Amino acid sequence: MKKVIINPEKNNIKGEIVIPPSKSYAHRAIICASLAKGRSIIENIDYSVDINSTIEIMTKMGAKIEKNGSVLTIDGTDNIKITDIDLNCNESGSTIRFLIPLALARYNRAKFLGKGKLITRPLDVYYNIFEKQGIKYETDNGKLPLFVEGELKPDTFIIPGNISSQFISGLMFTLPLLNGDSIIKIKGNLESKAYVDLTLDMLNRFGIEIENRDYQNFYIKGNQKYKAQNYRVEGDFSQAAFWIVAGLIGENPITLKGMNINSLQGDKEILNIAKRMGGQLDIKEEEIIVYPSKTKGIKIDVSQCPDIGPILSVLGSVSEGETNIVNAERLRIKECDRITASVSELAKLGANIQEIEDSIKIIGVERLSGNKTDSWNDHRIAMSLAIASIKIDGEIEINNSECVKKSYPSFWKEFTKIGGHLNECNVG
Ligand SMILES: O=C(O)C1=C[C@@H](OP(=O)(O)O)[C@@H](O)[C@H](O)C1
Ligand SMILES: C=C(OP(=O)(O)O)C(=O)O
Repeated sequence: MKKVIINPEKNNIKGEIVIPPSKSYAHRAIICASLAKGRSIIENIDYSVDINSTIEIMTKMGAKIEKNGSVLTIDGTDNIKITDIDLNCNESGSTIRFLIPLALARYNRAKFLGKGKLITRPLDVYYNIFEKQGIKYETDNGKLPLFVEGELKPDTFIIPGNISSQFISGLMFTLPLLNGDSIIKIKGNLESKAYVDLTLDMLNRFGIEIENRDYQNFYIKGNQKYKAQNYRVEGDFSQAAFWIVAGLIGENPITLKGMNINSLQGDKEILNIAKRMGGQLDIKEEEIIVYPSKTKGIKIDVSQCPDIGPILSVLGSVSEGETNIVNAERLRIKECDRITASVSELAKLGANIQEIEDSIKIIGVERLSGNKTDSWNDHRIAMSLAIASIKIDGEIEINNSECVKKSYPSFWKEFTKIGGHLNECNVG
């Protein structure tokens, strides 16, 4: 088991940080480029385990992908053919949910493998489609691996809006390739809506048209073709959120580089939340400067920005008064149950925090205290605890801390570079 021990007394966190590329945009760009006949150059790729999983599977589906530093040269295919049926998604929900429909864009057999929590993360939305369309599938009692055989047909797909937007994105990549028109109808309210925007944005860049009627009905013509495109991935607001909170609760300003302030990413909401809590930020075209601030508790709805839930729990824990993080239900079906994990680990550090149904209620305290904690094998919990160290008296141990490689492999290196003090680190 790999762990880090942070000695906050020796932390001196300040200065500049270049934010890594958006994982969500990178998945989408790699998929679209892989489906476009011809060559696309995708710049600014960070090889996290999630992104490597998508690259490997797109290669097995027939794309030629060459890595050159952070640049990918992708020679795509308009004729998906699975060359090796074992498709390992590791722990990436995006990868599995984006690529299951794609594997069935023409008659195919595939076996989707996964690890950790991904084995049990919900896929029923797809199983319902398979049953309706007579696509053969087999699971291990509802768990991965998932074996599928068949071909997806154009249809009207009725998809719940509150489980995962990744099913909607997955269908959006595939339906334009089918031999006929389709409709996606959303049942109930669409959560994580901005992720659908990211999908529509990337599809549009690669020449695919989808008509969006109020996020309730999406009309998708069949027989469309992806067109090769060059693209540079912008900075990741979900990762930026960690450094924004570090700047707010720390003693020195932090400057974030590499962000697009006009981004469609839903986690850009961190900027509004920080300001609503009294945070001082200087938001410029090419950088965001975050100043140490006396923040105050507020009510935060995370239904549209679930990935920043854990780091907002840290911010709430050391903000004055009461913070309520509400509509957090989908946080339970990520890499771990992020409601229970955030509450349990922050409580170990002396936070006044509790789980109330699908919300987190926090009464802020001035400072936290050191203890042994665990990441629950969840990158966002590990990184949140690292940032919490800024307000901790005594040492904090974070077990299972290598899990950051799922989305941010250089996190511990960056943490040290910006002034975090690791007493012990066997993460590499
Ligand atoms: O489409 C995407 O890139 C993502 C969608 C979100 O999932 P849900 O739609 O399941 O909330 C988010 O939590 C995940 O990290 C990335
Ligand atoms: C939940 C996440 O990703 P995914 O759903 O792709 O596994 C995440 O990165 O926090």
